[in-house]
Amino acid sequence: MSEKLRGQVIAAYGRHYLAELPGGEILECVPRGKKSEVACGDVVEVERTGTDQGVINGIAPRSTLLYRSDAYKQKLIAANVTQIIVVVATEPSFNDELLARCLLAAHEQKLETLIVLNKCDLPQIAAARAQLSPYGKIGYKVLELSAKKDVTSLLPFLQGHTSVLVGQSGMGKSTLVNALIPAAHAATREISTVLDSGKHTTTHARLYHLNADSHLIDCPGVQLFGLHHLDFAAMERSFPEFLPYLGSCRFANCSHSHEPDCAIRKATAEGKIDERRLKLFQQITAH
Ligand SMILES: Nc1nc2c(ncn2[C@@H]2O[C@H](COP(=O)(O)OP(=O)(O)OP(=O)(O)O)[C@@H](O)[C@H]2O)c(=O)[nH]1
Ligand SMILES: [Zn+2]
Repeated sequence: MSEKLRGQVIAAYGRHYLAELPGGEILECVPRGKKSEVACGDVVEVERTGTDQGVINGIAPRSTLLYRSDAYKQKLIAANVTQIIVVVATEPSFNDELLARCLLAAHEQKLETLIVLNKCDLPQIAAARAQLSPYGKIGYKVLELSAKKDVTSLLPFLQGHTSVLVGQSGMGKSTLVNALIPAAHAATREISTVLDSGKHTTTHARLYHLNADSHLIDCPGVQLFGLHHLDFAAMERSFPEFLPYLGSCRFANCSHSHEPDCAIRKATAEGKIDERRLKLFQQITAH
């Protein structure tokens, strides 16, 4: 008779997953059925089918689910996380629309949010700081660091959280993870052995245990962050600086782009809302 177990998904490689059992044993699993809806961080019911293999029969209810979406499909990023850490860098310059989109997705799932500005050892820091200044003003935590030099300032923010690190490619996310988890390299090797190295080249996400209460999910760099699952009202409410003005526009269905007597545009003209943030809102809600 096959053994029924409960585990946590610590790696997602396409249709393959690694599920960690309470004792630390790792099984390579595939979900039963065609559709793969499992995310890194999921708690799953596993049925052992071999020494180090299993089948995922079910997913426990998730406390949170971070995902992106377009009109056709959803792309799961991480399940059961409590915090999102968006990594941006001084160089190459970062895409602030992508940052705003990550924050919107996080807000919808009520996640704690931290923005990390990496590569602060580089001279381009002034421009990046200026680009991020509106975020600090509206209450986002922004932490400046240099992943190559020292990451200890990040540790207190990680304690007690399951954090997911997201960012564009090239922002230094891998460098950050390797510095945070000296064992990350070793773990990657070990897992590659489990997965019969070479077969699974696309890593979708990995979960690392920092300590008993703190965990970190690293996922590949993103360039696009579709928010098809968020409606206009949800987006408005996720721009925290808009909140005092919502409901004050002349038209109840104001798009805050061209309508007369728009309270959001008025507040922007008065310097109470950052112009670039309004522009981002207009861009994101336009399609
Ligand atoms: N100067 C400086 N360079 C850094 C720092 N952190 C990372 N880098 C460099 O930035 C480049 C990108 O770093 P990665 O860690 O590979 O970036 P990534 O975001 O993981 O990128 P992908 O693997 O493409 O998703 C590398 O050349 C790193 O050496 C830093 O704190 N300072
Ligand atoms: Zn308006």
